[in-house]
Amino acid sequence: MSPASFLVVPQWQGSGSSRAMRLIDGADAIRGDLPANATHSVAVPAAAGEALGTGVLRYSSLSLVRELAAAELAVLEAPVVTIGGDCGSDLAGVQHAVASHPPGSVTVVWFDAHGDINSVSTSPSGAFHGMVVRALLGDGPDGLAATGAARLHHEQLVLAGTRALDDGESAFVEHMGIRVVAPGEFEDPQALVRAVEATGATAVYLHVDLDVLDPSAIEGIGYPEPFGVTPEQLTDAIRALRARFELAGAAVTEFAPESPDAAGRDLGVILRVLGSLTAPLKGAARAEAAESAVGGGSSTDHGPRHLSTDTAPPDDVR
Ligand SMILES: NC(=[NH2+])NCCC[C@H](N)C(=O)O
Repeated sequence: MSPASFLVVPQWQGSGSSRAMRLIDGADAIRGDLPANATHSVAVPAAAGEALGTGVLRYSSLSLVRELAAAELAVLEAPVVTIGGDCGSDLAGVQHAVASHPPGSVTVVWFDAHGDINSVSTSPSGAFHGMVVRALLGDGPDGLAATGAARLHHEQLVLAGTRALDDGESAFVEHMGIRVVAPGEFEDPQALVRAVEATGATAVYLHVDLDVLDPSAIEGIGYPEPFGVTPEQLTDAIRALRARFELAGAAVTEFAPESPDAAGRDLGVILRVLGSLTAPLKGAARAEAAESAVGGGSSTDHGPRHLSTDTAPPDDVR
C-alpha cells in the first residue's frame, strides 16, 4: 500500500454548535503534526453561507467545499485521509472513494456517537453534520447528495459506536435495517470485521468522528456523549478492519479544542487514531508485541509528536 495522503478540510459550516469555528483550530492543530509533503488543504470559504431554501444551514458554503475537495481528490493518490472540520468535511472524500471502486465493493464504517443520518425534514438542527450519511445515501439537496456511481447503498453502511440517534434517525435506521455496532461490541475487535464481511465488501472507508470516543478520553469535542469506546478499542478495530479489507479512504473529524493548550492535551490520542489508519500494520503489530513484553509503556507523551506514514505509528506509545 502506498502511504496515505492527507487532505485538510477545516469546514465548520456543517456544525450546529455555537462554537463551530473551533473546528478550524482543531484542523490546524492536527495539520501541524502531519508530514508536510503528503498534506494538502482545501481553502474553506470564510463566509458562513446561505441555506438558499434547501433546509440545510449554510448550504452554499458546504456545496462549494464539496466541489473544492472533489477537485483535490481527483489528483491525490489514494487512499486519502481527510482531516476535518465537521463531520461533513469528507462528504467529497466518501463520494470519491465509492465512485472510484466497483459498485458494492466499498462499505463505509461511520465511527460516531451520532448517526448523522437525519434528512432535511427530520433534522432537529438544520446542521449538515447531522445529515451527512443521508446525503451519502443520495437523499439531500443537489450539490450535497451523492448521485450515480458515488451513491452509497444502505447495505454498504455500518454505524459504529453509535449511541445518540434522534427519533427520526432511529426510525430510519430500523426501517432500512442498517447495521449498528454498539460501543459494547467493540470489546471484540473482530465484531466490526464480521459486520463488514456481511456486506460483501472488499474495501472500507473509515470515517471517524472523534466523539465516538468516550468523553473521558478526549476533551475537544462539541457533542460529547457518555459510554463511548476507548482509544484502544477504536484503534484495535481500525487495525482489524485494515488487516482484512483494502482501505479506500478515511477521515478524522470534529476536533474542536477550546485553546491551543487544550488541543495539545488531545493530540496524543488523535495521532494514535491517525496512526491506526495510516501506519504499516506489520510494524504496529511488532511494536505492540514488544511493548507487551516489557509490560506496557508510559502514558505520558511529552516528546515532539510527528506523524509519519512510513515509520512506526505514535499509537505504539501508550
Ligand atoms: N457529527 C455530529 N457531531 N453530529 C451531531 C448531530 C446532532 C443532531 N443529531 C443533529 O442532527 O443535529
